[in-house]
Amino acid sequence: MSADMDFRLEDIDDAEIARRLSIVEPLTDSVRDLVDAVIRTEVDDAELIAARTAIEAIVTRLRARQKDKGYGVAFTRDFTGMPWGNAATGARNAVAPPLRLSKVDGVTRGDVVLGAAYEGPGGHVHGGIAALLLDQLVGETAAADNMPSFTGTLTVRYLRPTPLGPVTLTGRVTGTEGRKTFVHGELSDADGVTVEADAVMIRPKSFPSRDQISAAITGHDTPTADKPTP
Ligand SMILES: CCCCCCCCCCCCCCCC(=O)SCCNC(=O)CCNC(=O)[C@H](O)C(C)(C)COP(=O)(O)OP(=O)(O)OC[C@H]1O[C@@H](n2cnc3c(N)ncnc32)[C@H](O)[C@@H]1OP(=O)(O)O
Repeated sequence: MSADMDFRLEDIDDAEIARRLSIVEPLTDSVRDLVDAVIRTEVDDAELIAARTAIEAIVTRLRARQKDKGYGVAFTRDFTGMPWGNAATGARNAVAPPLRLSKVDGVTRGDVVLGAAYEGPGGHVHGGIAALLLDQLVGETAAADNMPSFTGTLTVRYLRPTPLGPVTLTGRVTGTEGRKTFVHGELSDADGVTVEADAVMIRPKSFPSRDQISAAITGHDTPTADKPTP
């Protein structure tokens, strides 16, 4: 990796994380609802123009204070990550469906409903969205001890069109070789697998260690992705 990773400390506890999520998740849900409503509404032009004016006023209010770039990944002192801008899972990102994954007995699994915002072929899931969700799946499947691997190669096979609606993702590690982890992932509807993926996930040789990230976010060092991992 050549670019610096955007790590920062949020010196808060689990109760404060829960409090913040209780504010931002409903906001993000409302924005998702807005996106869906804009796609599917059949109101007349005057209503569409009035809606735009109202939305622009909200955007102006939110832009009163903004971060310079993306949300980045914040950590607590005990290394709880808050990747709230993540495109697939982010609690603050209305683009994210959002996908919520958990690992049980070596299998990563998540259920998500893909609505009108994720359409490609009429009534069906966009291939890029399937790849996005599978990329996140293989990333979380390969991640160990909260330290990520990066996707080196993601090979996606579209077996049949995925209808919009509920889908399930499952992933498992199929092997490891040095810094490489091989992962197989599947996206399924009620009738079975629609898209499958195989990934080569790589723990970069230059990624900072967990100790280096901890030191960086607590102000004892400068975070950089260019430091060799011990
Ligand atoms: C701290 C924060 C915690 C956060 C919370 C944790 C929760 C965790 C959830 C995260 C979930 C994220 C899920 C999204 C996952 C993405 O989307 S990641 C973003 C997309 N991917 C990228 O941007 C990667 C860009 N590429 C790179 O950074 C670098 O090229 C790579 C892939 C890290 C490799 O760099 P490198 O370490 O310098 O690799 P290098 O030493 O040349 O090669 C090592 C080995 O890998 C092989 N290799 C190299 N490149 C490739 C490749 N592209 N394909 C296949 N094999 C390759 C080499 O042949 C070599 O193999 P061996 O000779 O050892 O057999």
